[in-house]
Amino acid sequence: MIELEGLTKHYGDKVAVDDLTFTVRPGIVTGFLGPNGAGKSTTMRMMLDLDNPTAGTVRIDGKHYRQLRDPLTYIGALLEAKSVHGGRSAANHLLCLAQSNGIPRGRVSEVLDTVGLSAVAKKRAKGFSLGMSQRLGIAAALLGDPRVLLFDEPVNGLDPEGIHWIRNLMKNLASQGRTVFVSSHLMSEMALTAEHLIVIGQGRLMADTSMRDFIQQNSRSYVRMRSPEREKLLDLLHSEGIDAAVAGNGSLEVDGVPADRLGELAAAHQLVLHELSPQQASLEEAFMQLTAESVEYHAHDGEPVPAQAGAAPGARTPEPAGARPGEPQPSGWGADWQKKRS
Ligand SMILES: Nc1ncnc2c1ncn2[C@@H]1O[C@H](COP(=O)(O)OP(=O)(O)OP(=O)(O)O)[C@@H](O)[C@H]1O
Repeated sequence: MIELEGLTKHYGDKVAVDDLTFTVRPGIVTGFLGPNGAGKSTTMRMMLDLDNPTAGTVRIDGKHYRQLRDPLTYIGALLEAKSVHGGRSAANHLLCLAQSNGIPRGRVSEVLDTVGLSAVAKKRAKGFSLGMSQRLGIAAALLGDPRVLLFDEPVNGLDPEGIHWIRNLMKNLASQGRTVFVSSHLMSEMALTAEHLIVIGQGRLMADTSMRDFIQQNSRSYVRMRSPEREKLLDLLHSEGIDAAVAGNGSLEVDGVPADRLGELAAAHQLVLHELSPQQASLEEAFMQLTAESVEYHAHDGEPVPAQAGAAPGARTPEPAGARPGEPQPSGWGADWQKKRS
């Protein structure tokens, strides 16, 4: 497992990671979520001893990273897919990693096969597409057959078949009893892959909970009812002490009453229903609800603002409303975004 205790990282005045304490357990996929700049990559880098914590500790299966002999056999990671030495072939890149970690060379062809890169094993990595580089990074993570795996945005650049493949791979690795910790901004994908979630905002822990509880606790679930006899249905619900809200599209939304009971009630009064459907918010909605206050960078909805007619290329865009005089403002489309001052 991975255990964090009071993990903190400052970059000058910036607190990137703020007193994080949590445990990532084996046997399930744990998702790591947070808005841009929340501190996910910094946390993962500290797990791998690529960055020194300002305070706090990380333990991998009870040990500090520096105490691990042949670390790739304990923890494998995909952080930046393009961080490979471009002049080396895929096989050579993996062979160098294997040799420096006491891993038998036969393992190289095994992992290349697992990630589907056997045919390009001798090709230089600098010619690889982003998707191929992701696969090579995943091969490196698997090389030492580690008990703990970290994946930072693993589906970046993968096509639908590749996304499906990595989802199953992560689930299989977890079902073998390994610890799998994965960050992604693709909420729909995370909802299909992770059973447990760690959510951070501005470096602080916001949730450490099961996927199911996270969605339930941070979103509203209700039953949607549509009927050609809406007024009669509304009267019936009110007579039963059930509150129903009329939505913009004319349907009724009922909180806190199971769909079965609503259906039976309508049937007992011979009211026709065209829809009776429980609505559960998505992970994306729950995530946005929880983290709304901790999002650092907001874009405005709507169309991009075109350059002002007659403005010279590179001319400053007008300062956005609320800007402080004299402060540098973002350029280009930057007039349409601003850093939230919370
Ligand atoms: N080397 C660094 N020097 C200074 N500040 C840094 C450094 N690395 C990260 N930061 C800052 O720390 C904060 C956390 O960054 P980090 O990359 O960990 O966030 P993240 O959650 O991974 O973001 P994203 O989802 O956008 O990848 C950000 O404000 C970032 O600007």
